[in-house]
Amino acid sequence: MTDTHHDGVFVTLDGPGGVGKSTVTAALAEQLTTLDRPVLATREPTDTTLGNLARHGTDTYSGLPMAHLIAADRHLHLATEIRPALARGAVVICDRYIASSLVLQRIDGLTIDTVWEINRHADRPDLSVILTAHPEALDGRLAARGAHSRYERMPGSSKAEAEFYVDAANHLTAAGIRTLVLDATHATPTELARTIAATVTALRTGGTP
Ligand SMILES: Nc1ncnc2c1ncn2[C@@H]1O[C@H](COP(=O)(O)OP(=O)(O)OP(=O)(O)O)[C@@H](O)[C@H]1O
Ligand SMILES: Cc1cn([C@H]2C[C@H](O)[C@@H](COP(=O)(O)O)O2)c(=O)[nH]c1=O
Repeated sequence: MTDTHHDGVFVTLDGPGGVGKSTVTAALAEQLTTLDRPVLATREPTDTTLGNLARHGTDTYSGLPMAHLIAADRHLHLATEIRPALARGAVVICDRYIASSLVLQRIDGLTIDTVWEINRHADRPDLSVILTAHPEALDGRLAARGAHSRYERMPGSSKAEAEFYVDAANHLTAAGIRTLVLDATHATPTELARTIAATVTALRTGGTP
């Protein structure tokens, strides 16, 4: 992945389907409004024609075509939203980023190395947060809310995703990306957001998170 220099903080949130990424993203954005800088909460796939093709196309696309579709949307996202916001000094919170690709495209049969290579020109986040939870808790949340995609409808998806996220977190750490793994089985979204906000604040002030 590509190193960038900017005045903002680029935070990404990933984790298995239904773990609470969108809920925690919203809670984190709310908590960070006390900072003296803009906050952009955004998500992948993006809400664009290209992003919607990926988001709503999981029954049509898989494997390499899906991996490249997601990466194309990621580059569009970086160019049009993320980099301009970081250049303005914003905290950018992105609901799903590279870790989701390392897990979901791997479920489609690609290797971590192939997915990493496809994303080599994407920007490195300053902090990659991986939310995790017991598979039974994930199944319960998905059943209550409803599945969003082919990945979430797959039998055993919660356990498979949770296991692959362990590998993804290790891969990101080995690549030198600051990675924070948080257990969302019992913690509330507000508590999780508070932990992430403290890490973001420490990053900004140059402290040790
Ligand atoms: N920490 C939590 N504890 C209990 N329930 C939660 C928690 N976080 C989120 N939920 C609930 O779990 C469900 C899934 O949450 P959410 O949609 O935020 O997950 P997600 O990870 O963004 O899902 P997806 O991967 O499908 O995009 C929602 O009904 C939400 O209210
Ligand atoms: C970022 C990213 C996304 N996807 C796919 C997986 C899902 O079908 C959608 C995301 O929808 P959700 O409501 O957030 O679950 O996009 C993917 O396959 N790989 C990725 O890297």
